[in-house]
Amino acid sequence: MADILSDEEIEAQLPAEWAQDDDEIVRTYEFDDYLRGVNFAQMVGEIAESQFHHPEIIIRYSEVEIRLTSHEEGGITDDDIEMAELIESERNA
Ligand SMILES: C[C@H](O)[C@H](O)[C@H]1CNC2=NC(N)=NC(=O)C2=N1
Repeated sequence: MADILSDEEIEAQLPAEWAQDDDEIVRTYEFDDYLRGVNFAQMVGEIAESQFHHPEIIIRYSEVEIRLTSHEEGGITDDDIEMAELIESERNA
């Protein structure tokens, strides 16, 4: 079970463009084409399955919002930060 991070630790470790929203970290990615967003969501889902740590994924017409929290711990942990970093790597690949 990962430890819940303090707001200061979250601030220090959050990848650029990500933000804390209460007990979640969030980032919205913009896409020119709806299906590119859908494909990105699929890739995020595959990362989530490989990490066994699952975000909320909201697919809109021209953007995809990713929200991460550690449900079992009841807050933001290193698992969420790690997922954000993996998603960033995938998006920038
Ligand atoms: C039952 C519980 O949801 C599972 O053990 C795993 C799966 N994926 C998960 N994903 C997230 N975001 N938080 C969890 O605590 C978590 N737990």
